[in-house]
Amino acid sequence: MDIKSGHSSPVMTDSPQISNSRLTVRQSRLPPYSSATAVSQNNNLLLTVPRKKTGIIDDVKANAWLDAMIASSPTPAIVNKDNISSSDATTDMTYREWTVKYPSALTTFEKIMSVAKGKRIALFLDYDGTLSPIVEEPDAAYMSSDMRTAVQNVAKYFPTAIISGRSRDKVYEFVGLSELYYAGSHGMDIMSPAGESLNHKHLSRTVSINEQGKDVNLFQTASEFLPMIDKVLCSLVESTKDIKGVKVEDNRFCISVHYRNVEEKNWTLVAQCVDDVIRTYPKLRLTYGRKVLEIRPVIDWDKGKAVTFLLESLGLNNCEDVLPIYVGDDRTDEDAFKVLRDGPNHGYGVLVSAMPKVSNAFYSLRDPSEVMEFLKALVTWKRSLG
Ligand SMILES: O=P(O)(O)OC[C@H]1O[C@H](O[C@H]2O[C@H](CO)[C@@H](O)[C@H](O)[C@H]2O)[C@H](O)[C@@H](O)[C@@H]1O
Repeated sequence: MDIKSGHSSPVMTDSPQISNSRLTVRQSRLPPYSSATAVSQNNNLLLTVPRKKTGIIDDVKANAWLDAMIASSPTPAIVNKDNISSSDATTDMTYREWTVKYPSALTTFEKIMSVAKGKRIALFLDYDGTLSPIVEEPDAAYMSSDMRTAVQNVAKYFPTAIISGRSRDKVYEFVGLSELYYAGSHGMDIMSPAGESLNHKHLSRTVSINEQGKDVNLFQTASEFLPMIDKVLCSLVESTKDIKGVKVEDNRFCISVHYRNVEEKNWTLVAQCVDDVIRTYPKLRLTYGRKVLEIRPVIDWDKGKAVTFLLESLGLNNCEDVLPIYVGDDRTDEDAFKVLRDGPNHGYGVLVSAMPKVSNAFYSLRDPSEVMEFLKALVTWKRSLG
């Protein structure tokens, strides 16, 4: 995250966008990578990214870089509403002021439902920080069984997709509901539920077998990058192996380099290692989220594109009687919020955040427990319609 005017500013903007290893800090609003730099080269998806000759540390002023890394995950005292500290009153007031612009999807539920009346809701859910709380160890980001039940119930009434930066397999393992649509690797790896065929006029599908031995459709927009990603993964594991606390996560078409458990004094070292590895890969770019650097193919594809793709494939795009709702907490979810705010498929982005942030979302929820309340409220509302 990038703090707009220093650490004291209560309202945060999105993280600086890092394009490949030649990093540029952009202070403008998100999301910079789906901009006019897109060119049609490969599958109409390849992006060109402006190049500079130097690396991360050269391009990004050390302070801005560290500020951004620090701000990418706020301290528990700020985010945990149960952990009251001396600045809580101010924090709380700031949060309440912020919700004037991004009202709670719970307190305004009736209003949202008055728009939804007579429409078909399509639901898109991010995973980390939305369905599961943010935890120190990425492999332990389990969702509660209550949350699983809430997702399962909501999916009985509305087409529901999980859209995650994780690998599709990993997020499926966490969620474990075969009736959902899954989009892993920031939407680059989409799977239909068993027995439901997805069709898209531009993207070809492959048929695969899921864990229950049933046919599922896959749409993978970045398959050609797999050998490269595998190579980079090995190099990153090797180059960061001596930095205590680093975790390199294989997200199939993307790679996450976590620095949550790295001493802050070593964060620039992590950045330098990543830069050193990917500087020779012009077809990869770097973004970052909550104490994580994310390496991904330079293609014009993101969570927003995945939402559009799913709506199109489900025959729900450009329909007056469809209301897409996307719930997410991180900067990569902003692409989806923007699509629903500005695109032809008008809908609502709901930002999950316990602190004020600049967002393309319409509504807010404080944390995963409020997300669960929201999902339950959707079910109750739908059942009340008879
Ligand atoms: O799109 P998402 O489903 O939100 O995935 C984004 C990243 O989430 C995970 O990392 C984040 O959550 C971890 C567990 O709570 C936390 O330890 C980490 O610091 C966060 O960045 C996941 O591990 C990443 O690969 C995803 O890219």
